[in-house]
Amino acid sequence: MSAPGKEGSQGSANSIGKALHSLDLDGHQLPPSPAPSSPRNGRKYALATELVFTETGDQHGASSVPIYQSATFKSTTANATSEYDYSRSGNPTRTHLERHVAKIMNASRALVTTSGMAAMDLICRLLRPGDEVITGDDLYGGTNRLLKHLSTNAGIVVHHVNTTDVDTVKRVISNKTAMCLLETPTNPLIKIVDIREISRSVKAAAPNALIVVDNTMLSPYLQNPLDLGADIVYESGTKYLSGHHDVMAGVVGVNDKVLGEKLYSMVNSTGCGLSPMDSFLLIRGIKTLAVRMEKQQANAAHIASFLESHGFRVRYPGLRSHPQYDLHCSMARGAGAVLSFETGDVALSQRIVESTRLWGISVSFGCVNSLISMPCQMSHASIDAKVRKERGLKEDVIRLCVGIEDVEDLTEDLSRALVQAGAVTITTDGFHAIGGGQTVGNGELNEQPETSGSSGTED
Ligand SMILES: Cc1ncc(COP(=O)(O)O)c(C=O)c1O
Ligand SMILES: N[C@@H](CCSC[C@H](N)C(=O)O)C(=O)O
Repeated sequence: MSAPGKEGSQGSANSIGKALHSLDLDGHQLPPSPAPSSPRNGRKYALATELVFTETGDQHGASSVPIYQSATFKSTTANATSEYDYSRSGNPTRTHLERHVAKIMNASRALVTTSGMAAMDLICRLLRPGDEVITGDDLYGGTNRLLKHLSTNAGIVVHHVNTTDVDTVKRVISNKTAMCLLETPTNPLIKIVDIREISRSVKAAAPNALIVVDNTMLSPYLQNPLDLGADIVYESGTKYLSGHHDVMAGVVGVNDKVLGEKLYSMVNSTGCGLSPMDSFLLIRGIKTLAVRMEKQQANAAHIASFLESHGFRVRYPGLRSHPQYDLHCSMARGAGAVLSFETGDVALSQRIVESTRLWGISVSFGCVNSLISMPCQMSHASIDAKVRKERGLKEDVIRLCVGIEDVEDLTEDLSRALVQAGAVTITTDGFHAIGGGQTVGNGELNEQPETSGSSGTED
């Protein structure tokens, strides 16, 4: 996996060919933004630079984007022609964030909303009764809940299928397919979905269908779904983009002008645009995305290897044992910082979770602090237990969301919790997982849920 934005860095200027390639001869088609994407020589900045570089254009030269804490804006004329009139329709702090986010998502337009779910709701408002949605069988619980609501109340048919298998997806495409909603890696089973191949297949059979990707698990620092064939990318800004669990936000990015207008119209109609204060917090969070993600990812890789080497069944796309390691590397620039593992026993998993000290028992991820959770009892509790079982989401799964702490401290805290919970047998050589961790090989990581291949349940 290469470092993000490497193409435009000084290392690539060794040959004339490479240098020419890195010149944005077209004068970059990126949106007008307070944060120019190219230095004066036309070479593109690397993503780590883009994240932190913003020009406020402020009349007083404020280094930080001002918070326009105003609901209304005065006009000098009676025919409302100014850019801003009312903050539901638009606000300068939000606009600055939207232009900045568009740039880092490789989108021509971005919209920012009050939460990740508000972003998904916005996107789903493009659907009409009778439309069909194809989506995964391992999805964030809230995503599942909103889709369930749409299928129960809005006449939308939702097919939950194993999206790691393109042929399975192909089998449910019809002329009613209006949307294909993908997560990769999936939350919490860390399955990888081939965005390129699914986009191609769906577009070939249903040209008007929209490919929508929830990029929350990686952030734009590690993956850009719009470059892989998606029409819409969205994510929970509550996670990596903000990074400190002090703000709720959602972001949506598109490259199609008409689609952008339709989505904006819904932001204005429903009032789900992000507030000025929260926009400011998200701008601030985004500045440190690269350093946070690099550190969190390095820590996660260490923890994943640690658990695997002690006999646990670990799901993390940075491990060579992940069945879709190569596919993940072909789409993303890193494995992120969320992993899950199993113990084979729910009570044992509970004891592990409750024995940690540094790892906070909490939903969510992407925060600078490390978190531990049991998805079936927390983030995915809203999915019916029977449906979870059908989809292969085991009750004992533990999810780790790795933060920026010292990795030795994190490892020591986890080791102590494993020992205290009775999850390992201790020998003179060290310790090894007992129960499910010991008996299940990694070859089974990609095992299919009970409903795999069918059009699945609609819960
Ligand atoms: C993958 C994924 N998508 C979307 C969301 C929704 O984001 P938010 O909580 O900001 O509404 C979450 C978590 O909440 C998530 O884990
Ligand atoms: N009570 C909340 C739980 C939010 S889970 C947040 C996050 N996406 C995660 O995966 O941990 C709800 O019901 O939505």
